[in-house]
Amino acid sequence: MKVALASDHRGVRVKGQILSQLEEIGYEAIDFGPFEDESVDYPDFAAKVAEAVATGQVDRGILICGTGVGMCIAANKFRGVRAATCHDDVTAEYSRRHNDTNIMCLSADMLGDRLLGRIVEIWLKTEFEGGRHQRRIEKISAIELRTGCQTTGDQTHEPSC
Ligand SMILES: O=C(CO)[C@H](O)[C@H](O)[C@H](O)COP(=O)(O)O
Repeated sequence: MKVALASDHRGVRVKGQILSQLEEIGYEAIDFGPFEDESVDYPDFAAKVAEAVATGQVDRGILICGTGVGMCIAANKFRGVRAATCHDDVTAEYSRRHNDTNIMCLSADMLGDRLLGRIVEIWLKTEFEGGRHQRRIEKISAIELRTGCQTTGDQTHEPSC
């Protein structure tokens, strides 16, 4: 599995920790930055990972900011992205089983390192259940078509829907 990672300034350390975890498991990880903890704007980095997922460059993405909320809002503007902020085992597991999430957003400020590691592992290993959940995913895709959501967009100023 190929996984893209990015953060804002609050998540740089945690991003490094998750990058090592992914490499230990044997996944291919692509780090979209930032590489220093100087203040940046989370939508710029959410867009890089969301676009990589939306266009099929990677299978999944992980985004880290202070709360995991801003990243999630921005990533979900891209067609085909199903991003969720996960704070615990249950949200990580069910976002995969029921929502087939392809991006997980995490809080660097509120979660401890061990919990973060466990959430990442659960989210990567849990399969989508399909069935009735597939029908609901298709309804989300239909909404994206109606609202004009795109898979690509200007990464600095104009997200695509
Ligand atoms: O996007 C967020 C909130 O949903 C993140 O927590 C950001 O990391 C945060 O807003 C950044 O704030 P800062 O005061 O500029 O560090």
